[in-house]
Amino acid sequence: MSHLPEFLRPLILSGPSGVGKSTLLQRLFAEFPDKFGFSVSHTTRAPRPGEQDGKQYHFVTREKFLALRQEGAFIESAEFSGNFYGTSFQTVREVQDKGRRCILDIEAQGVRQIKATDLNPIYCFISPPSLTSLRERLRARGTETEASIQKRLATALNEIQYAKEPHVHNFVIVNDDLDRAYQLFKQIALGEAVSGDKLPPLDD
Ligand SMILES: Nc1ncnc2c1ncn2[C@@H]1O[C@H](COP(=O)(O)OP(=O)(O)OP(=O)(O)O)[C@@H](O)[C@H]1O
Repeated sequence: MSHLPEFLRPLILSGPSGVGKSTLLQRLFAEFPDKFGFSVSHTTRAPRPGEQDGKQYHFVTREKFLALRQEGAFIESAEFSGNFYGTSFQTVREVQDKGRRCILDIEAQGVRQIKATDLNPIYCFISPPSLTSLRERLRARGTETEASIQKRLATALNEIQYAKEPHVHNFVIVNDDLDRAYQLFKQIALGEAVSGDKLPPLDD
């Protein structure tokens, strides 16, 4: 997988919950419906109403998941609230076989695991302008309880700590103004030569 044309190298998007990853991705997929593909993860959690196998997730049993993991099928995997989640090499290949660039939304632990593989992606970190703005966005989204917001903020600190280590990410995008952040994200996704933003101090 390491000799792909630059545009087909997978693009790993990471950043704290609520920073705007889904918002940026939705815009990109809407503007370029044929250029990009999102990797469909495997999970052992039960499908929610309306979810289809192979679309939002590949839904598998615990036994099947563990067997796949044993075989080395996953680029990265993790357990959250009692369920396993993983990204398989196969799903990334399926996107690439269609001539599309595969975009993966991965949390910090997964990024560490991917660094140990030969996937050879581009790493892009989406940063909030400040921790205060991240807290406000999570509240304004209205999808989380206060306890869940606190949990996400604690995890956000880990994401940010990791992003501060040298050479973890190829690009940083500060999602301050959404239109500005999207323009930069689009250029990076299209493989254009840009330098990206600087990581803010994020110590507020
Ligand atoms: N630049 C911005 N300025 C203000 N609000 C924004 C900006 N970008 C995104 N938002 C809003 O912030 C909230 C969180 O965004 P989004 O759901 O895309 O985050 P996420 O990183 O995908 O989170 P998760 O990892 O939890 O899915 C949404 O309500 C979104 O509309």
